[in-house]
Amino acid sequence: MKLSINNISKRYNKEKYGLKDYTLTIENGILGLLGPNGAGKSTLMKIIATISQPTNGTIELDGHDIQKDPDFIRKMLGYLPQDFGVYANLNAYEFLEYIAAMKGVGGPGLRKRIEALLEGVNLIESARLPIGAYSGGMKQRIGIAQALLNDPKILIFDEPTVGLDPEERMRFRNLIADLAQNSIIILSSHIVSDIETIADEVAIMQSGILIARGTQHEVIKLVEDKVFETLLDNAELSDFKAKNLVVNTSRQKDKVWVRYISNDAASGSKPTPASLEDAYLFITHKNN
Ligand SMILES: Nc1ncnc2c1ncn2[C@@H]1O[C@H](COP(=O)(O)OP(=O)(O)OP(=O)(O)O)[C@@H](O)[C@H]1O
Repeated sequence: MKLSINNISKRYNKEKYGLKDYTLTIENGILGLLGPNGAGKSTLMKIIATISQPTNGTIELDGHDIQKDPDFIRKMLGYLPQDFGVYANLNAYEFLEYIAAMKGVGGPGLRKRIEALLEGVNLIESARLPIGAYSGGMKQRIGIAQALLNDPKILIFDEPTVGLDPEERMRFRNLIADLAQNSIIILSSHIVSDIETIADEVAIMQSGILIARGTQHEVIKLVEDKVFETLLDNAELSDFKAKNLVVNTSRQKDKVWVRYISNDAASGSKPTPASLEDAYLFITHKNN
């Protein structure tokens, strides 16, 4: 499958753009949308999910214009919105049966499918509790389950890992990894570590604009040979920060260890392998 986003803009009001002339082609696999708060990730996801209209541009799924024919994508869509609301009085079975009815999913296999999904998101033991009694992470997981209910070929998860502990994050990764062979999976986050263990490719956006895109390896390459570590006196730190892009520090008695990105290493520094987080900070800083 191929989803082509062609020169999409979303203008919310006179001076506020959610997206500006955004172009991206997405094929099967897991794409991580990374960007700071307000970058336009939710705006893009809502437009792909056809619950918001762009001001300009088109989106095509395998050549079908999804604004002209929204049902074409809706039929194969699973969507977890950022502000996912649940029905507090329903238990997990009742909630998923309700969503299934809304999506037109039914048949004798439905109960089995719901149980398999509840196993998949590790909620089977709490499935008879009202969702109102769930923790934030459990609500997020029931949200993930409802997005998967109709066996979607396009999956859009807006900040799916919010509230998930490392074990649940791994479970989420495993749950979607198999689907990624035959589906387009798009997930967003502003936290690099949430994406880096999950996504095959990343698209970094800022202020409504796509600023980098590629496999994690390709994006990391943008800062290869630019990441260094050094040990400074505490008193030197603020001056050093003013001149360099410092990505991490840690106090060590009277010294401070500093990880930074620069074209030229300060004396006494040693080069260190770059990470996706380094690349993200470098790219978003450069475009600020
Ligand atoms: N309904 C709206 N009316 C006006 N401006 C909006 C509206 N929705 C979003 N925006 C603005 O559009 C920009 C992009 O917002 P969006 O929610 O898409 O970003 P995001 O990357 O998802 O951010 P976050 O990580 O905080 O969820 C922001 O500046 C936001 O304030």
